[in-house]
Amino acid sequence: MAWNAHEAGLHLVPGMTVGLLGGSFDPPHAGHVHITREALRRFGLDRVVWLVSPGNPLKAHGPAPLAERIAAARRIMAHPRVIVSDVERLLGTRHTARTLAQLQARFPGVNFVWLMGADNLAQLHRWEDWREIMERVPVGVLARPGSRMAARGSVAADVYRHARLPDRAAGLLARAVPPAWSFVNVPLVNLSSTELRGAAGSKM
Ligand SMILES: Nc1ncnc2c1ncn2[C@@H]1O[C@H](COP(=O)(O)OP(=O)(O)OP(=O)(O)O)[C@@H](O)[C@H]1O
Ligand SMILES: O=C(O)c1ccc[n+]([C@@H]2O[C@H](COP(=O)([O-])O)[C@@H](O)[C@H]2O)c1
Repeated sequence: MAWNAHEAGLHLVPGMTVGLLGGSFDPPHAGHVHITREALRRFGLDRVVWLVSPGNPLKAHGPAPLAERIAAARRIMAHPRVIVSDVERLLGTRHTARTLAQLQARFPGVNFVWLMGADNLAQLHRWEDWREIMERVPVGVLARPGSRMAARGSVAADVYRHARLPDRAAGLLARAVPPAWSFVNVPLVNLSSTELRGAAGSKM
């Protein structure tokens, strides 16, 4: 499908290190902002792109309309090195492996890193072509309250234990040859979209 990188807000040039934080952002919250700032610093990234998903393929209930989530994301995450993008809508992709394949083909020479909270590492082996994701790009995992043990004991952590960089080498992740991943122990922020949706619902 033809698509326009400019329309997607993706002003990326070869040599850049670019973190991709995929999410439903339903709604976006301070936890997302926090891990984005930590990822920029700890993984030495030039940019982070928030990939606001048209809909998580594993979640039964569709999220709020994409335009609403994008607008809310732009309000909460105003930072010169962060791009909020609906590129998955333009690409027609929901599966991360497919999104990565298309972005890598469109932006040769850009060093992409997939970013996620520890809860997502625990689930990663359920994603479509999850090993392809690990083989395509380095993966940066950020601590999340209550998910440390599940992430440590996950299938992905076990299968790729040989590819884990120590915490102190996290700054090298973006230029590492995949498979490579790093778990960083950032300060914890106990917020989730589920909780915020519940709080909003109970006020009505
Ligand atoms: N408080 C947090 N600490 C660390 N990582 C987080 C936090 N909140 C979200 N993330 C990570 O951000 C990414 C996008 O998260 P998502 O949009 O699903 O928000 P969420 O709060 O996990 O939503 P939900 O409660 O609906 O599952 C995921 O990789 C998730 O692990
Ligand atoms: O590719 C998959 O099979 C897959 C399965 C579950 C989640 N994901 C991606 O993981 C990211 C986090 O999703 P979420 O809903 O937990 O915010 C988002 O980019 C999803 O598209 C991807």
